[in-house]
Amino acid sequence: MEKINAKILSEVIKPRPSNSYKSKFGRILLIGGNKNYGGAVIMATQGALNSGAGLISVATDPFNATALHTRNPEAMFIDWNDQAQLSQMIPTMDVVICGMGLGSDEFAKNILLTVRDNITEKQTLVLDASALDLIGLDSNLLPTTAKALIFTPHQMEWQRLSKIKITDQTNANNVGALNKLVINKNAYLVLKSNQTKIYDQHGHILINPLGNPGMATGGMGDTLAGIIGSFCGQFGSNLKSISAAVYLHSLAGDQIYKDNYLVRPTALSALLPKLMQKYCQKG
Ligand SMILES: NC(=O)C1=CN([C@@H]2O[C@H](COP(=O)(O)OP(=O)(O)OC[C@H]3O[C@@H](n4cnc5c(N)ncnc54)[C@H](OP(=O)(O)O)[C@@H]3O)[C@@H](O)[C@H]2O)[C@@H](O)CC1
Ligand SMILES: Nc1ncnc2c1ncn2[C@@H]1O[C@H](COP(=O)(O)OP(=O)(O)O)[C@@H](O)[C@H]1O
Ligand SMILES: [Mg+2]
Repeated sequence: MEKINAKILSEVIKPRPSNSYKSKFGRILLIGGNKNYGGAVIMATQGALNSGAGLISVATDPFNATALHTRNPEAMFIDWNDQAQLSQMIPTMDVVICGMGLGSDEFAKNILLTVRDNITEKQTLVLDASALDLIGLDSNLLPTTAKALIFTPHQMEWQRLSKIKITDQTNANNVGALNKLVINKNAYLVLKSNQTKIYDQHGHILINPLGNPGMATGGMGDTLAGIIGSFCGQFGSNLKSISAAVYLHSLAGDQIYKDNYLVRPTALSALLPKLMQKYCQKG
């Protein structure tokens, strides 16, 4: 097991060539936010946007459209009731991030089915929050065709999905469960806690030494899901990009925590562009 350090940021975050344009940095689709949990998908959008995603679309309940655009006018809105539009869009994306505030009702299940049935081997899929719980209840909802699959549970979500009790979530058990969940695929597990670990299917494990209790605030994981998707869209869907995203998220959290009792997810997102410029590989 390897401890992540700041070097990973300069290895992963690349300076942008002068002839860059937006679609070079990932077409990202976020799916989530029912009437009660709109904030979850908005915070994930902020994480993705502030960590450099080139083009962002958000499929959510129309109830959230005004709030989404008030906070992030850069993002495009899709009414998630329009399943035909959603089905059409998914295969045109680089990354789909699904689950933040999705909820657990029949409608949420149908959204996940639409994702499962339209994702292709060209998209990276990040699954968070409610999406993980729904798959835990019905494994048929798990998409099998994605280019890469990234699971981002907290410990209880991982318990529900893997059926491994929190006290039994050892490295060996977690790698075993990841391989049982997804066979012969490019799958990753980001198991979030005060010491988040990132696993691949081959038993490589990275541990994040940063982070703080000020980050125990609703929306902190939603923000991370956005950053992970954004990094995959820009820097590739692999263990290193995912781990750099986890590290950057905690680095920003630690910077705020130095002189603040708590870390608001929205404040963390606001710090990301400066930190990325500071650590980006120069020359
Ligand atoms: N602003 C918004 O719209 C927001 C909306 N959100 C949306 O809400 C939905 C539900 O997601 P959720 O994470 O809030 O609830 P759930 O999955 O039931 O987990 C809590 C249970 O797990 C337990 N637990 C044990 N270990 C743990 C650990 N390390 N980290 C965390 N929990 C741990 C914990 O233990 P206990 O409190 O009982 O001690 C409790 O029993 C989902 O769609 C999400 O996206 C949120 O993103 C917040 C902002
Ligand atoms: N005590 C802590 N130390 C370090 N990181 C923490 C701590 N508490 C929470 N975090 C981080 O905050 C995030 C919480 O994720 P999650 O529980 O999914 O939040 P939410 O669903 O409310 O957005 C994870 O990235 C986790 O590592
Ligand atoms: Mg969460």
